[in-house]
Formats: sequence, structure tokens, C-alpha cells
Amino acid sequence: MRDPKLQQSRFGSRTPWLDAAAPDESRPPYRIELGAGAPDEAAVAGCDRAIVELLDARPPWLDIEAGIVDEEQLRGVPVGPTLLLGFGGSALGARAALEFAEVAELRPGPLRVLDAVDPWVVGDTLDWAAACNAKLMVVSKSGNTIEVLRLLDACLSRGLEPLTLISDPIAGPERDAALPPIVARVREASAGQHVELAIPAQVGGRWSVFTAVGQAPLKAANVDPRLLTHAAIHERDRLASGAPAREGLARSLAWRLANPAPYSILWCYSEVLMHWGAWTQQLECESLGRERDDGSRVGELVCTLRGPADQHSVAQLLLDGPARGRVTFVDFDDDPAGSYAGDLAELARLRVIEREASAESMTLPTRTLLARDRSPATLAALMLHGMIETAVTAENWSIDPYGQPAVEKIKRGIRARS
Ligand SMILES: O=P(O)(O)OC[C@H]1O[C@H](O)[C@H](O)[C@@H](O)[C@@H]1O
Repeated sequence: MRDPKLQQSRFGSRTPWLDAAAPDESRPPYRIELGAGAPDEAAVAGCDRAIVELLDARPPWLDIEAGIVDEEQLRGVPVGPTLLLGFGGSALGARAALEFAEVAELRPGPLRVLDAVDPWVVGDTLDWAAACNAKLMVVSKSGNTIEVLRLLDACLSRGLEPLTLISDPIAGPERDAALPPIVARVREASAGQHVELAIPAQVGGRWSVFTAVGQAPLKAANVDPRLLTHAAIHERDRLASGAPAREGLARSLAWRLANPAPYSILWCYSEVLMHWGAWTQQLECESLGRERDDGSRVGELVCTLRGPADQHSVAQLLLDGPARGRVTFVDFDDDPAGSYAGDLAELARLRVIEREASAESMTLPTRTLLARDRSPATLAALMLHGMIETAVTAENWSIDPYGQPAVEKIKRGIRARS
């Protein structure tokens, strides 16, 4: 039972860190405020119907239960310092989850994500891994991503051990020659000492954060591995419970569809949200950037901006430059008086004032999304809403949001040169 003194006021959390440890999941994950460009009620009702249809159709990524990793298998994931090798959908969600877990004071253990190939960055990270005897967690849905393979080789040559592998299901004891190269390399290097977890075959990388892809890193960091997964199931079922539960999402989606633009700015007024922004960027850009059969091209570049800092770098362009974007301000729904922040209350108050002043000055269509609290559960709900927004937008544009056909061109180019 939550202390009534800590209950949410009209303005959000008085003590956001306490709320993050015990989120109130009966409430919507965020509050939405729409500025110029607000949609009409018929459009909101249309979006509500589209959300219901999607929930009923249950694409594989909404069958979240199917991605719950077996208890026994999860026990095999070592807890302790971990170096995660992975790119895109194999890494961005875990990074965001661990950031939220840290801020929610769940004390996640040390886990670093390596998704760079610059030897300067890699060398530092490998030094860290060697110094704390970090175990390798290799995440690659295809088992084929060349950057992961090369990083794995670099780690192996420094004596690091691959103890967890997350990838597409491998049917039966395949011959080595038929295995994806990353799977073959891990198997050979660990001599059977590692645990292999499968991402359900039908769930694409950027839709996979509620599967082993999100669960295993949380386990390695000694946090409840199902934090995201259970919260996403809860939120999916809450959305299915009736129109009032979908109101915020339907309104937000209708605003978005009413304001198509080549640039979609996610202006994060809390730095904690930046990794969520990066995850959303991949989800939307890879799902909605398409060439249609008739040769027309669609898509919106998701661009993440950072709090008051970017008022001092990008705001001029947004206010006076070409009107080609739309802006989503994103923040936590904290007490605007900043009373929760102790001796930093004035800064907490300033953050809200700055966000509101920026939103008010915008000349582009604007919405403000205020997240309930800083818990991984709220992050999971935001991610689920992002996936729903993306899938409904794709439906609205008559495109297929799955796969990333054009990215393969770059991969072929890399293969040809390496
Ligand atoms: O998980 P992997 O198969 O290694 O793929 C990692 C990433 O690679 C590619 O760049 C795809 O465009 C991404 O969608 C994917 O998330």
C-alpha cells in the first residue's frame, strides 16, 4: 500500500524516485498535452478503433508472453560485470532499461553496451572488461552482423569469455558450416559453457525488447529480469480494457497523423530519456522509411534533442527555419515546484519553466508527453505505446513496417569490401 502522502498530485510525482521504485501501473504511463495542430474528435475516435484492431490482431511482438524466457534458462545467465556486444534493436532497449533502473535506484550491476568499432572506444571498453573480469553477452538476431563478429573476435583474443548468446532460434543440432557465424564462433569459444536464449522468430530486432533481448541484460545486472516484460503485458491489457484507458494514446496518435513532417523531434528535457529516444529513433526510422511500389518515398527522421542545452543550439532553426518538422517535448511529470529535489529544487523548477517556455514559443506543431515516473515499468509502457504508434502509422500509410530492406544494401557493400 502506497503512503497516501506520496500519492500523485495533479502535477505528478512529489518524490519521483520513490514512485519509480513502486510505480502505480493503474494510471496511464504519461499525460499528454497538445499545442497547435490538435486533431478533431473524429480523428481521435478513428485512432482508437485502429488501436483496438491492432490489439485484436495481435502481431507477434504483442504476443509478449511468447517471449518470456524459461526460468531455468534465465538462471544460466551469469550475474556480474557484463559486456554486451550488439547493435540497433539488439542493444538500444537494454541500454534505456538500465538507465531507468539506475535512476529508479534499483542499483543495476555494471553492464556496458559496446556498439562501436572505433579502436579508441573499443580499447577502453575492453580494458574495463578485462579489469573487472566481465563476461560477454552477445546479442544478434541474425547471428550475422559483421561488427558484432569482429568485436567478438577482439574480445576473444583478449581472453574474455562469451557466456550468453541471444539470437534467432536455431533448429536442431546444425552442422557448424550451416550456423550463422556469430553462433558458430560463440559455440566454438565457450566449448558449451554458455547459455543460448532465442528471440521468437517472428519478432524483429527493434520489436524485441520484451523478449530475451531485454530480460537477459536485466538479469546480468541483478535486477528483476521481467520488469519490462511484465509491465508491457500489464499495459497492453490495460489498453484493451476500454476506451478511457486508450484516450491519451489515441489523442497522441491522431495528433501525429494530422501533422506529418519530414522531421520528428523528440526533445527530452530529462537526460534519462535520451536512450529511450535512441531506441524510438530506430523503431520509427527503420519501420516507416519506405519506398512504395509506385516509387513514392515516405518516412520521418526522428531526431532527439537534449533539454535546455539544445535551446542554445537548435531552437533558432526550429523557430525561424523551414516549417518542416513537428516537436514532441518529453519529460517526467514532476512537481513543477521542484520540492522533491531538496537543495536542487530551484534547478528542478527551472527545468519545468524552460520546457514550458520552449513549448509555448514553438512555431511547429507541438505535443508534450509527461511520463508518470522514472521506473523501468513506465519505460516499458512508453516503448509499447511507441510500437503501437509506429504500427498504426504504417497501416495508415499503407506500408509494411517490418524488415529493413534497404539496410541490406549497406551490408552487401561492407561484405564486398571486407
Ligand atoms: O541483431 P542483429 O541481427 O545483429 O542486427 C542488429 C541491427 O542490424 C541492422 O542494422 C538492422 O538494420 C537493425 O534492425 C538491427 O537491429
